[in-house]
Amino acid sequence: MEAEAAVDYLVDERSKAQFDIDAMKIIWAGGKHEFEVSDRMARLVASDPVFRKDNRAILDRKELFKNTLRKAAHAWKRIIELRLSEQEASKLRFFVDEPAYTDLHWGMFIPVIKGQGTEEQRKKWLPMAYRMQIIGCYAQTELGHGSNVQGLETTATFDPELDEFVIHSPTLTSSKWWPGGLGRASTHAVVFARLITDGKDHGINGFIVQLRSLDDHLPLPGIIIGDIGMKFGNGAYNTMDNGFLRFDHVRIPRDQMLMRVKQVTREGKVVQSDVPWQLLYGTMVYVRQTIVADASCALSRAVCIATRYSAVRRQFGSQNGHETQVIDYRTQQSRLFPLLASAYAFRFVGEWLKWLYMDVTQRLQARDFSTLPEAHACTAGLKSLTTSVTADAIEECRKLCGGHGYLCSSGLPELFAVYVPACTYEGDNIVLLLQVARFLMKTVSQLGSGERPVGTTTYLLRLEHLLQCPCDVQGAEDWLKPDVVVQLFEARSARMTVACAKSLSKFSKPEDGFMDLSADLVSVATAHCQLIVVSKFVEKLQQDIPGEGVKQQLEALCSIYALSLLKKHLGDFLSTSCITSKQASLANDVLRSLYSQVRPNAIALVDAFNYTDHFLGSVLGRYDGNVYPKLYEEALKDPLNESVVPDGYHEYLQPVLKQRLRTARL
Ligand SMILES: CCCCCCCC(=O)SCCNC(=O)CCNC(=O)[C@H](O)C(C)(C)COP(=O)(O)OP(=O)(O)OC[C@H]1O[C@@H](n2cnc3c(N)ncnc32)[C@H](O)[C@@H]1OP(=O)(O)O
Ligand SMILES: Cc1cc2nc3c(=O)[nH]c(=O)nc-3n(C[C@H](O)[C@H](O)[C@H](O)COP(=O)(O)OP(=O)(O)OC[C@H]3O[C@@H](n4cnc5c(N)ncnc54)[C@H](O)[C@@H]3O)c2cc1C
Repeated sequence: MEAEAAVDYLVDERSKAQFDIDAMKIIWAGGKHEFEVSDRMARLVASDPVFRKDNRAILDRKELFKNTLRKAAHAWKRIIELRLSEQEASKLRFFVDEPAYTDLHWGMFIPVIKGQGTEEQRKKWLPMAYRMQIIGCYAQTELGHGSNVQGLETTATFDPELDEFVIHSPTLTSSKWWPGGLGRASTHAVVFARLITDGKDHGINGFIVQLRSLDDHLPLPGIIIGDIGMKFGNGAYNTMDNGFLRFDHVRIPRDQMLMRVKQVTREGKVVQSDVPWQLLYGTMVYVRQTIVADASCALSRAVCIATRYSAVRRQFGSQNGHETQVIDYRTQQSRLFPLLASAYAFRFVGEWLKWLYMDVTQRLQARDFSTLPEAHACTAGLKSLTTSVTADAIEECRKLCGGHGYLCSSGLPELFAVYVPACTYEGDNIVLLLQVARFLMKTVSQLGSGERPVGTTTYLLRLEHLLQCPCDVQGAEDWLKPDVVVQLFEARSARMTVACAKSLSKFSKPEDGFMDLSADLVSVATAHCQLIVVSKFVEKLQQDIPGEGVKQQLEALCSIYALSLLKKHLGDFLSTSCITSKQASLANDVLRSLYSQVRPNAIALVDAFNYTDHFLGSVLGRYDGNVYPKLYEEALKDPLNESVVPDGYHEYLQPVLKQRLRTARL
């Protein structure tokens, strides 16, 4: 984005670009306005010393957390002073780039009240939350149950005499465990608990519970609360106060039960409203959609670092009197460019998913609940697919950077440590893929019954055709035809779905079949989700794409995305007879030529992400490519280098060395 040093070691690379990079930046950002906001907020954060983040790995937990509180408070101050819009504020927090209690406050606490509260409850709680007069978190997971939400044990028992609920943790395993922001910062939580009235269990519901005093932040009576301890990696996610929470008969007024889905009357009668009960899971649909958008950010960040460094780094061989840039090795390209293509693919599928979420929200408001199951399947499946790929990709980028990738100053270890829990939180990725498989099995079983598949499953209407259609590839160039590729992914997914449905039908109890075939069901769900990503990329390219050469670059990336998936999952495509081995070999030839096409554009394609050096936080990914002197500078900043002779020398090194001397003399 901006050159910090006078020399730009990547200037030659940039001059090779065959497309309009400014136009690509706008495509990546999702529009001119989005680009302008994002660019302005990134610069604002980068230029503010309070948002410094290069010392996170060496701070102890208490300092780290206090520093996070300081940054969050400073961010809030800037938001107020500059009168930032919601969009600007959220971008500012994004570029601060530090997991904090505010993520849960804005990302889950507010959305759950919006989605599951009544109009009255929204009017009462949201203004306080928007002004941050209260700080909230989302307390669902317990020590004993996370995935199995229906298995939660915390109870909310209605007391008709006092018109209150009594929130209680009856067992050790019912302790809330994991909620972000709970450990130290939150004053309130939406707590998911079993609704009990008149001795009867009515299942799970959300309740707004105050946890700490608004005067001195002390826990309220009956609340036992704290942080669950250090997590993976130094710095990293340890800026977040994931917490534990137990209730000892804590009383809340009846109107603090979120009552959009179920209501409890003054007499203690439970009334189910006419919205589907699954809306209780609605906040998770919302958050999963945002996680897909975040995946493209984390992936593009890692890819940006690995691509720039691969152009700077030279090993072996000779290129105009220099050693070869490692980016010119085919092996490096075949590992890196599919990840670059995935970053763009996830960006576009994320955009589409945001649209789908908005569409389902509008329909729900109009009391049309028909697309909710599809929205659940798409958000669950794409959350799973994109986070798993991104987590693996960050580690691959570390390896692509060789030894230096393992240094904290590469930015990759911390990015990995912060990112990997995305495969678990907001739904374990395997559990979520099983939800997609369940949806697909249901869709196929209903095909003859007049229920028409909708949205992303519409292709199943052409089942007869897809089960026997040959792949239309005669020559290598056919692999560049989007309709050929999309039909191939549809055929693979349809054939795997039908095969699994047939195997399931052999079980007398469907639950037994689901247990026994669960690994196959996960593969089916993955195939379906990959089809969605490929087809949304293709659809994006059918839109008007302004800017010289931009469309051609995106077409090349789209083909790389699809064909590298084909290569990776060749077993699926061959075993379902979707392609022949000759066609597979042609696809491989095409991939090689696509890598050559992308090579001169690689640096410009990562520049289009428009990341500041502050946001990247990586010596290897610096915009100017001035890697080696900066690696030294970073090394010299390490506390171990503060003195020439290390602390501990006199106590522990010298005696050992002297003893060795005596032994040698003996
Ligand atoms: C700000 C960003 C930071 C993020 C920090 C992370 C925060 C968190 O982690 S918060 C905690 C997140 N927790 C989870 O995601 C838990 C994952 N588990 C679940 O979602 C569920 O319990 C689940 C789906 C696995 C099982 O649900 P359960 O009701 O037991 O069973 P199941 O029978 O499969 O589902 C019942 C019905 O609900 C539907 N359903 C399930 N989930 C949803 C949903 N989210 N939306 C709509 N429908 C849904 C199913 O499709 C099924 O429908 P049908 O009966 O018509 O087929
Ligand atoms: C960093 C982080 C932040 C979090 N923040 C929050 C928060 O703010 N609020 C909150 O409420 N929660 C939060 N969580 C909790 C998180 O949502 C849960 O950890 C997550 O939903 C997974 O549930 P679990 O831990 O019970 O995993 P488990 O379900 O115990 O998973 C363990 C293993 O069992 C497998 N498994 C489980 N069920 C099945 C099945 N049916 N079929 C096949 N395999 C299965 C899984 O694939 C996994 O391999 C957070 C977690 C983390 C790591």
